[in-house]
Amino acid sequence: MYGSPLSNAARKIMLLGSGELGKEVVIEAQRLGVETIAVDRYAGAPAMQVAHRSHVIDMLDPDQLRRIILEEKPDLIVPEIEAIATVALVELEREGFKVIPTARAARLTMDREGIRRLAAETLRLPTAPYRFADTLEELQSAVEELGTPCVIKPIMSSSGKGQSVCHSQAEIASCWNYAMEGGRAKKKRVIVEGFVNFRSEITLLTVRSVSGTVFCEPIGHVQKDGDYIESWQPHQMSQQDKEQAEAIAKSITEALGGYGIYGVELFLTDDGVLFSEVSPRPHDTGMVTMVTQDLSEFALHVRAILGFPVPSVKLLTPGASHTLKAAKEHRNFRIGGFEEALSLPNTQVRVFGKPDTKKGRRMAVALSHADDTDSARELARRAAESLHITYEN
Ligand SMILES: Nc1ncnc2c1ncn2[C@@H]1O[C@H](COP(=O)(O)OP(=O)(O)OP(=O)(O)O)[C@@H](O)[C@H]1O
Ligand SMILES: NCC(=O)N[C@@H]1O[C@H](COP(=O)([O-])[O-])[C@@H](O)[C@H]1O
Ligand SMILES: [Mg+2]
Repeated sequence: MYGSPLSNAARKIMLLGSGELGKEVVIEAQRLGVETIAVDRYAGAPAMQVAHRSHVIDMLDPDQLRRIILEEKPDLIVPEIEAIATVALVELEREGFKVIPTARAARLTMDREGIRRLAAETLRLPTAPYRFADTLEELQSAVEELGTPCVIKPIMSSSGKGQSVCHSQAEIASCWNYAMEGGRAKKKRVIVEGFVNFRSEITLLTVRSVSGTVFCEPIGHVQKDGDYIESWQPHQMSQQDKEQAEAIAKSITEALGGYGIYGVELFLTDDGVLFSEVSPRPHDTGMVTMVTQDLSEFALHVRAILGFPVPSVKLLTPGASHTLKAAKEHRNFRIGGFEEALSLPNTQVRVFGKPDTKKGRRMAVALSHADDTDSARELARRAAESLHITYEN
């Protein structure tokens, strides 16, 4: 039971991170009459454009984070990105605030070390072999132990930022420098992972709610330079792989606890399913659910975090998503090609409305559905390729 947004009895959620995923969370929350507050490091972020109000702060600064939360007193604090001062969230949770799914889950998934150690060492889930390194020298010995090729990532980054594949000893220093530039926090630590020759990779969206745990159909995806380019649902996999994937997802989401949607990232290999990482929030590859499911991943997240039932999720049709990325940094740009993209059947476009471009920054996504995933992928690809960004002076 709650009142209207902006009234004394309103139910208020505060998003920490206001990108394209948060924008859809805000829209779904507003459909249920919830008051929404969007926070991010820059003004005009996508979710800010649809929320009731917004704040610009350095979310990695615990004092700024605490100040804004005490000022707004939200009923739910909803992390939307990893890079947040999660120490502040742990304290605020102790003081009675509700963090989604839990402050501990936000803290563990904020850096790759926390979640990897929980998955591989505590829960004994299968993962790629890994090492951590704080200096170039430590990285050299880690690469020697794991062998090449291996993947080097800052422990705090997302969407592939600072991530590279190291093919030989000669590349170690440049991988180290790349990771130092791409990491979001001041920490210098990196994770080195053995390169997994996977057949395919999937995201298994897993919803934890008052109704228990529900799995969405697996989402297959293709990544380039550590960032997603296209995704489709359902991804065809053997019954055995599916059962193993669900067992891994159940184990890691149970260990993290709380309510909400989780994006469990898994590699499908000839030797079984490997855990890669997990987002305790909607997943970028899951944007496809906006055209495939009765409830999108955003609608599911909002229902679950509000404490409402999620008895089931239905896949209505096969579908696919394909991203539009910017080629360079620019402030003055236009996106065009809608007429061509939208002339394709069963196709929609979401433009995020980000105020500026950066090289590789995701600006929009094309979504298509069809009778089978191959046809849906083809439609979404053609739609995304019809869209284009022009840069003006
Ligand atoms: N050990 C590995 N072996 C082979 N490929 C890998 C490995 N680790 C990561 N990758 C590839 O890089 C992609 C991105 O890696 P990862 O998910 O760890 O990065 P990320 O920055 O957290 O990305 P996101 O925020 O988009 O989830 C993976 O989806 C996979 O395609
Ligand atoms: N893989 C995580 C992911 O896709 N996160 C999404 O990207 C936004 C940041 O985009 P930006 O870097 O373009 O500002 C985040 O706010 C979130 O919506
Ligand atoms: Mg990932």
